[in-house]
Amino acid sequence: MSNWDTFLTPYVQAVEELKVKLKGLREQYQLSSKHTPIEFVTGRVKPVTSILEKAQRKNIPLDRIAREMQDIAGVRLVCQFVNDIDTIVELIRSRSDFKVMEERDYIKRKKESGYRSYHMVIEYPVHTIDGEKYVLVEVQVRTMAMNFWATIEHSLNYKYSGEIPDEVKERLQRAAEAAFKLDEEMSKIKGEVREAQQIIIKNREGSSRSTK
Ligand SMILES: Nc1nc2c(ncn2[C@@H]2O[C@H](COP(=O)(O)OP(=O)(O)OP(=O)(O)O)[C@@H](O)[C@H]2O)c(=O)[nH]1
Ligand SMILES: Nc1ncnc2c1ncn2[C@@H]1O[C@H](COP(=O)(O)OP(=O)(O)OP(=O)(O)O)[C@@H](O)[C@H]1O
Repeated sequence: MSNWDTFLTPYVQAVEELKVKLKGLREQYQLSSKHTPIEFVTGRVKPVTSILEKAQRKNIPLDRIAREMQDIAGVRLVCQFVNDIDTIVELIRSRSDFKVMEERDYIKRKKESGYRSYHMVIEYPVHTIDGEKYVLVEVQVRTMAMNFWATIEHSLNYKYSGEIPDEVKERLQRAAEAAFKLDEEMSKIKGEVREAQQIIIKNREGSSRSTK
């Protein structure tokens, strides 16, 4: 096992445990036939190349990355409507199995790129064979529209090694505005959308009963 594997093991465990817990919340909502504020959950441990690149870019000595690089472990919660984000943030704040250390609201104050999401940094206890170990995990909460934009922008950043041409940057900023408007419009008809989803769920339950 390399030193990196050993270092990253608790981060892998934290991401796996959190994914199970957060997906569990989604299932509870679905069973209660309430609107679920969580559409899907993803998680990842930052690739070593990306850790090294970020440590260099932010001037973080490698022996300090555990405290100073907050996104080595990351989970992402994606929802349908902007106000689902508030519900998720409250759910996270109310948990007793980890501690919220920081919150960054890039929805109220979007980033210069056009990026919008709600970020929370939590301290998560992992039980290892050497005892309890606390790791930082970055929790990103965003709508599907915000996620679509961020995914595309992330690919373009990769393609252009962080130097996106001005013309493409401007288009991305306009696309971010369009995504913001889409979220606003969807919020206005969310009552309608939720009713439609309830009808679909009821019909599905009805037809699965009749085929049993
Ligand atoms: N696609 C995209 N993602 C972003 C952008 N800004 C932040 N993020 C995401 O949010 C994470 C952390 O962002 P921040 O809260 O700004 O933290 P940071 O470590 O100070 O900033 P970075 O240097 O962007 O990692 C990043 O690792 C990305 O996953 C952006 O402009 N575009
Ligand atoms: N908190 C998170 N939860 C789930 N996936 C994430 C999270 N943060 C980043 N990712 C995804 O992980 C993959 C690798 O991301 P990576 O950490 O290399 O880039 P990044 O997020 O842009 O980080 P940075 O610019 O801070 O180095 C990307 O697809 C990214 O969208």
